[in-house]
Amino acid sequence: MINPQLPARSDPHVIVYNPPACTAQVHYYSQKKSLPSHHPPAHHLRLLLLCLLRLLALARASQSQNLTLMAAYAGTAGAFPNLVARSSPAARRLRAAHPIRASAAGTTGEAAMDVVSEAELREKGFMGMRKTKLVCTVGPACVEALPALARGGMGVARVNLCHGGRERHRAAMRAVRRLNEEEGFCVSLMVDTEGSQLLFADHGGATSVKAEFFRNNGAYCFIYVCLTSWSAFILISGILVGDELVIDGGMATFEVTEKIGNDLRYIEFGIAEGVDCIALSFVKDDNDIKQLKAYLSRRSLEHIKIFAKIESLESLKNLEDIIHASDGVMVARGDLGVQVPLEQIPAIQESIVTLCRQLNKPVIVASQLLESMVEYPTPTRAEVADISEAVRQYADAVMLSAESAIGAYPQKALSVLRAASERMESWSREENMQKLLPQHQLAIALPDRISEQICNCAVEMANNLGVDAIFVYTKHGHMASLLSRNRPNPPIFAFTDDANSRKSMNLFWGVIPLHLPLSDSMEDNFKKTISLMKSKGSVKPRDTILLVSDSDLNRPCAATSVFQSIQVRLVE
Ligand SMILES: Nc1ncnc2c1ncn2[C@@H]1O[C@H](COP(=O)(O)OP(=O)(O)O)[C@@H](O)[C@H]1O
Ligand SMILES: C=C(OP(=O)(O)O)C(=O)O
Repeated sequence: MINPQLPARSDPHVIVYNPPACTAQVHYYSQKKSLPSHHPPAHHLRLLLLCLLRLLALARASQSQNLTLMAAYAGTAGAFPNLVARSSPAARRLRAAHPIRASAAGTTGEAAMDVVSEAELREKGFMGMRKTKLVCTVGPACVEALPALARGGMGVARVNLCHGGRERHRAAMRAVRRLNEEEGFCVSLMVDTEGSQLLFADHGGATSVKAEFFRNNGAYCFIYVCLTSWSAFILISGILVGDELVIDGGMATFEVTEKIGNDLRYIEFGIAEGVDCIALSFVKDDNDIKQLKAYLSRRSLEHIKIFAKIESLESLKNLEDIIHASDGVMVARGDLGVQVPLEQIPAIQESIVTLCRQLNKPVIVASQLLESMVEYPTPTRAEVADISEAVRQYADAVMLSAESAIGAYPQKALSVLRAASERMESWSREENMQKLLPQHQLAIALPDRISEQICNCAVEMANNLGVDAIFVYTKHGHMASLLSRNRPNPPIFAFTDDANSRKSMNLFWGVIPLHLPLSDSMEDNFKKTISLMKSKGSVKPRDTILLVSDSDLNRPCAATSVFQSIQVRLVE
C-alpha cells in the first residue's frame, strides 16, 4: 500500500496559476511555493485579484442559499468554435493541406495496419517504432487539428466531459471516428467522467475557475470549483450530505443538502457515442469499478474498458484492489497533487506504474507533462525530464491535458511528447538490451500460467535472438498484453479479428494492433500477414519474426485446454 505522509496544513498560502485560455486555479498549501517562472508577478497578482473577486461574488451569491448537489451539466458556449464539418470547404482545405493516405482499414478482409504505424515502419524500420502511447485531451484548441494530431501519433483521444458542451463533445468524437473510418487511423476514444458535482450559483462570468478548499469538519478534503458562463460547480470526492464547507477561512459557509450522482449520464453519453474506454474519476475502491463493469456487462458492453483515475488518498489506500478490478489506470497527478504533498508524487507515480505493469494493466501518466506549452512554443527542460522519467519507468502511455485541449501549440506539444519519449525509449533499449524485467507470477490456473510463461519466454527469446518483430495472433488481446508486460526490444504486431480488441490494445506499450480475419491455422495467418506486409514494403527477405499464437484461436476465452506456441521464422 502506498502511504503518503501528509503535512499539517495550517497557515495556507495561496498560489494562482493561470493557463491562458481561461482557467485559474487556487491552491492552498501549507508551505510557500514559488510561482512558475514564466508567469510574471504582476500577471499573478492580477489573477489572484480576479480569482478572489470571483470567490467573493460566489460567496455573496451563495449566502442566502444552501448548497444542493445536482445532476446538472452546462456546456460552455463558444467551445470548439471552429469545428469543421466533414464536407465543408474548410475541411477540404484542411485535407488538401495535410494529405493522408487512405487505407482499407478493416474493410476488405485483408490485414490492416493504421497509417501512422505504417509510415513509421517504412521510415524507421522495426526498431525505430514508437513504444509509449500518446493520449491527447481534445478541446477547442485542437478540434481543427485532429487529423494532424492523429498523424502526429495520438493513439487515444480523450474527451473530458467536465469541460465544454455536449454538442461539441459529440462533434469531436464523431470527427475522430470519421478519421479512423475514412483515413485509416486507429485512434481510440476515451471519455473522462467528472465525479459528483455541486451546483450552487449562477455567475455569468466568461471564464472557468478551479479552486480547492478545506472541509470544515476536520477531515482533509478538497473541492473543485468551476465557474462557467452559466453556472458554478463544486466537484469533490467523498462529500457527504450535512457536511459544512468553508471557503477561504470563513469567507462563506455552505451546507450540503443533497447529493445526486452525475457520472452515469456521462457514461450513457459515452456509450451512445461508441467510446472505447471510460476514465472514472475519484475512484475510491474496487467497488466503484466493479459496479460500473456490472452495469456495462448487463448491457453487453464489456468491450468498453474502464480506467481508474488514481487521484485521491483513498484510491492510494486501495490501489492494488483497484488495479485488479480495472482494465487500466491513470495516474492523475493534477488532483493527486492536491491531496498528497507534491514531493511525494514522483515516488507514488513510479510505484503505480510498476504495480500496473506487474499486474498487467496499462497505465497512463497524466497532467502537466508539458504545462508551459499551453502558452509557450518550447517546453521547459524539467518538463522534458518529466516525460523521459515516465517513459523510463515504462508507463504504457503519457497524456496531454490543457496542452492539447486549450493550449496555443497542441501539435507542437504532441511532437515534443513524441520526440522526448522516442529518445528515452531508444536510450533505455540500448542500456537494457539483454535485461529482462522482473515479473511476478500473475496467473493461478494452469492454462493462464501457460500463457504467461509462453509470453515471458517469447520475450526472452526475442531479445536474445535480436528478432526484428514479434507477431501475435490474439482474439481478445490477452496474449499481446502479456508480451507487452515484458517490455520487449522489438515491436509487437498484434493481429486480431475483433475491432474492439484492436482498439483496446491501443494503450498497450509497444503493441501495434492490426485487423486480420483470423483462421485456426497459424500457417495461414502467418502467410497472410507476411504477404500483406511485403506488399506494403513493411517486411523484407531475411527479416526474423517471432510468432506467438494460440493454435486454436476460436476457443472461448476461459477454455481449460490451450495449445500455444512460439516459432521463429525467417521471411523468404
Ligand atoms: N472540451 C473542453 N472544452 C473547453 N475546455 C476544455 C475542454 N477540455 C479541457 N478543457 C480545458 O483544459 C484544461 C485541462 O483539461 P483536463 O486536464 O482534462 O481538466 P482539469 O483541468 O479539470 O484537470 C481544463 O481545465 C479546461 O480548462
Ligand atoms: C487527469 C486528471 O484529472 P482531470 O483532468 O479530470 O482533473 C488529473 O487530475 O490529473
